[in-house]
Amino acid sequence: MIELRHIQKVFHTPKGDIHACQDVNLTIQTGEIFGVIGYSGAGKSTLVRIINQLEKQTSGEVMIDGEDISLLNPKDLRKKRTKMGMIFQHFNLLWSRTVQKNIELPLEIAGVDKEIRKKKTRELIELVGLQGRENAYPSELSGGQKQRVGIARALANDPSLLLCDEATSALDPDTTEQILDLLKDINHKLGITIIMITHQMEVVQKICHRVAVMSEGKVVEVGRVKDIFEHPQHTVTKRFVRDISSKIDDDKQNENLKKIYPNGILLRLTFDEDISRQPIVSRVMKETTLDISIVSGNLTNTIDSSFGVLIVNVLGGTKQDYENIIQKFQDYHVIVEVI
Ligand SMILES: Nc1ncnc2c1ncn2[C@@H]1O[C@H](COP(=O)(O)OP(=O)(O)OP(=O)(O)O)[C@@H](O)[C@H]1O
Repeated sequence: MIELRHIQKVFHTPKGDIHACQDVNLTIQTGEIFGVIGYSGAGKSTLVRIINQLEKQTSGEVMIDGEDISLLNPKDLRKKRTKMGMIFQHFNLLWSRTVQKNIELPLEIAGVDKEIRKKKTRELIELVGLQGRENAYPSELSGGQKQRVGIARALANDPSLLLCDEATSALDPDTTEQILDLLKDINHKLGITIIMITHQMEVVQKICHRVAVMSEGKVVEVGRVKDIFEHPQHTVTKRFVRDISSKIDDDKQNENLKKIYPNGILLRLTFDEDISRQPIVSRVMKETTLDISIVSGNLTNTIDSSFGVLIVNVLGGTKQDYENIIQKFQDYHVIVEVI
């Protein structure tokens, strides 16, 4: 069990003090997948670095299984840290080492015997699904594969805790889903406690058991993911929940539209403030022989700007014609998404 008690972290900077963590109290149970969500600058990374003591708190206690690890001497702390794996947004792999050698690195540092290292690396490669890629270099891998190497390397010393700092933020939605499935699997198979630092509510929704919401260095809300989704209390939490709900609505809406308009292509056109008042659609219509029909539209006004989204169905063309239409809209600086 991890207990953070009254954690304060103040960075003294020439521009003044920054209170990155303010009286943070959290209890994370063994075997739990625990999310920490917050917008940029909320203090999430600082908190995770305090958990593994890469950053020392200004005050407060970091209790792991009943022991305040901030009181450990450097040697014992290093030993403790080998039981805390960490994965990062940008993977932090060594580019001159192959997949196998990257995964082996923590074992080499720990002085593990060569044969045992090889055996362990083989098991980890299998666990993360990278069989056949052992001798590839990171530059030859996709983002998802790189993160799999990062995960395998983090698991090399059989940690009881895995810290994930924005582990899926650099990945596309499908790859994110695969990596989250892998983490869920690892949590289930190995019983490892996982802490997910993220600004993506989808991540929390998909794999976390409980979540803490951080804002301006404080934990403003903590609870079971289901409860947080159903009854968000704090303004920041409400924003996160609202953002993801509208995204789910969008996905549902897209599926419905594809059923209603099975022919041609459906485009979501996003206009920003500067172009939303220009007759772009009629200009594009004049430049093409294809049929363009407006399916739905919405112009949203904010306090000092406006932006618009228009969904159109384009019919009667070849793949190349559709690509040309997309290009025409893009030439007018419209953001085009094929639904
Ligand atoms: N080493 C440092 N020196 C000075 N200020 C720092 C340092 N590290 C973090 N901060 C400040 O502490 C606050 C919290 O930063 P932190 O990186 O923990 O937030 P975050 O929620 O992880 O956001 P992000 O996702 O953008 O990194 C920010 O105002 C940041 O500028």
